[in-house]
Amino acid sequence: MKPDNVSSWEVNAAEFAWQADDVFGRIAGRYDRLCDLFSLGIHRLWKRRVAQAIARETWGTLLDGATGTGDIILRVLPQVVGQRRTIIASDISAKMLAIAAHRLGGHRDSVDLRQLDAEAMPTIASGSVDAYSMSLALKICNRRLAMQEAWRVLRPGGRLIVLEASNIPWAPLQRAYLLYMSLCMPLLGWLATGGDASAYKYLLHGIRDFPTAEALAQELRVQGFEDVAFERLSLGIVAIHTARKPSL
Ligand SMILES: C[S@@+](CC[C@H](N)C(=O)[O-])C[C@H]1O[C@@H](n2cnc3c(N)ncnc32)[C@H](O)[C@@H]1O
Repeated sequence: MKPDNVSSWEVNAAEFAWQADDVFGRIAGRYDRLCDLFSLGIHRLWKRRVAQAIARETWGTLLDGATGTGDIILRVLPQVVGQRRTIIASDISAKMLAIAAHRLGGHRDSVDLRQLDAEAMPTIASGSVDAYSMSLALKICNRRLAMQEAWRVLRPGGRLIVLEASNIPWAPLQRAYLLYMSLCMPLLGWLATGGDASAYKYLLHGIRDFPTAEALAQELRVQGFEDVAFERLSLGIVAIHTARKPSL
């Protein structure tokens, strides 16, 4: 239920913020398998596309917010072998970060892993980041606060890259997709999380309510970002939004 005193883009946080770490901590060990299950493995292609978008930028410092088990940074690292770059990967969940650290293996020292809430990252200096990526997490953060924080840490001219659930522009297909999600995914999620109802609800939360690709682009423009664009992937099930903080 949406509380009366919050705007639509604060609803997610109002409902779920209190349990964020708990939920992802509980399913951290199964998160990668869940991603494969929920997306039939296609999330790997989406994330490769995010890494390609990052590669198109000229950056010295990259921050991957809500990095989870590190899927984005693991795809970025091969691009920067032997180069002097700073990669910061943050997440609110210590358990997700621990898995990211494990997956990094021999590259562990190449990434600065930090436990941070994407809605307020006091240890990241304002204007210190050239590129900020966030993959499949904006719908479970307070969108307004997370994007404000992305704006703060980005340098003027810095690039925002966001992968998130979106909408299939052809309404009948979108309705069929949502029906599939509401019927099959809770069962799959319940089985995959060992019957942890809050975890699968959390994972599915926001897919239905997240703004359309056009609406999210408009929100970013209203916030002050320029050069806002989006690319729909998998018919529009997800989209990658890119935007630039204006140069001074
Ligand atoms: C669906 S996972 C996405 C992980 C990864 N980016 C990916 O694409 O696979 C969402 C992640 O967001 C993190 N998270 C949730 N709320 C957060 C917040 N307020 N600040 C930072 N991370 C948060 C969770 O701990 C989890 O690791």
